[in-house]
Amino acid sequence: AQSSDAAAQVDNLPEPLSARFVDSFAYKTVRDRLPVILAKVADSVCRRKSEFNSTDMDRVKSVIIGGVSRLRNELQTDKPLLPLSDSASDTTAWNDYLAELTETLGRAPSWFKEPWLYVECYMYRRLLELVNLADLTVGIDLFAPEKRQSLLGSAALAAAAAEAALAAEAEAEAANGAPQLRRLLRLCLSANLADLSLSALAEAHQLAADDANSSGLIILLDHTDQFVDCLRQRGPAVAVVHIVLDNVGPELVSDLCLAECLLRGGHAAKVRLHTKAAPWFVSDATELDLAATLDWLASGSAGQSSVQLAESLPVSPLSSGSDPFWTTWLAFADMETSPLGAKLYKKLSQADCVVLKGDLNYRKAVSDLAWPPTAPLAKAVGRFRPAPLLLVRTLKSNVVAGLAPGQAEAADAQHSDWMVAGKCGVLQFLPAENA
Ligand SMILES: O=P(O)(O)OC[C@@]1(O)O[C@H](CO)[C@@H](O)[C@@H]1O
Ligand SMILES: [Mn+2]
Repeated sequence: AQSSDAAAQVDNLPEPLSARFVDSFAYKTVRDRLPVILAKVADSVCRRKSEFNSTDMDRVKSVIIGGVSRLRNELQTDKPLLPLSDSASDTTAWNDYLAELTETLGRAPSWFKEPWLYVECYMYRRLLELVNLADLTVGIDLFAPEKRQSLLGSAALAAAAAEAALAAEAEAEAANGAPQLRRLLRLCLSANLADLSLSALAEAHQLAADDANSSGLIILLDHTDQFVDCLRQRGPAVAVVHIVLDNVGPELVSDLCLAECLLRGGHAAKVRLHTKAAPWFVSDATELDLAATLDWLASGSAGQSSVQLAESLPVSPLSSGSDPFWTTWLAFADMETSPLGAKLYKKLSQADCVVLKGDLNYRKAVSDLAWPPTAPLAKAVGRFRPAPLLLVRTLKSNVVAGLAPGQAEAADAQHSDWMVAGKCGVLQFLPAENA
């Protein structure tokens, strides 16, 4: 698999974002945010004693808590990245890539010098390594308590979003511009602010229980009409939409409401959801989280509309599974040609539109390179064109493409941290390559 870094050198592309740029958000993340996340993980797992028997608890302490603290130390002192020592199905792929990178660089890869995307993914994979090595008698998601809390805080949003979804009945055929779909897309966008890896910094983002307008989010690009048209052109109730999920809590709740709105509104015949194969970037949704969220909605904790919503959204036809590609370090431009991604690329190619949720998916879609903000999105996504794309993302890293001239400057004048603080968002559509 060719790294984005290597691709950049060959094709004369922009540089990958990296902590080696010391005034960048990548640097701040590697220096400050990632160690905080690791400290919180250790602290949180310490408090979960009641979940484990005494043998498991001993292993939690020695393998997981001890390992997290060593990992944090490695990161903070910029020790070389180490090969993985577990024996999971993806261990060899990660280790082969590390070896390849070491050879290309002619030195040990470093937390502070290599592409941020790779380093950050590697850190989350190292946490999974600890869980694998601990080999507990029960499964453990290191971020479960935070995820649960985030779900429990979603009731107000769930009630409003479920109502909007249920009100979408046959709106695709009406000439009213699909108001519920429009509203739900905005909800899904503003709910992306609630990602737990950002709030680990305690730069609390107040999640609006209502919509993007009331959260004060600046929507830089709103291609809702193009998305609606793309589904409409496919013909009423034939379109298949794939949603590549991001975070649990308000975001997953609103994504489920979006799925229901697409189906009930007649915008799509099928919706398929993609989850992560393992806990990732703190708040990313796994298959277990998806089931737990539907259970919680069905329990009535978020009101009657949510119960109705959960009843009409059974998990099995809805879920497209958790392809292991999503939890690799690879950018989406490498999906089709990598042995790790070719199968997933084929699956996505069957969609009439692929909705990519969140900041990490956006970074991977544009290879996490420092594109000028006016670079055409088609150029930035490169070889990732399985189907028309809709990118739904609040900006939480220094990368964006497809803005009109002057837009970046105007946003910068308004908020100097516009690219990283979740103050701006995009609903960005890219038609099929041959359209
Ligand atoms: O993909 P998500 O959940 O919207 O965001 C993930 C995220 O918190 O992780 C990275 C930094 O750690 C950033 O790209 C982004 O802010
Ligand atoms: Mn996420």
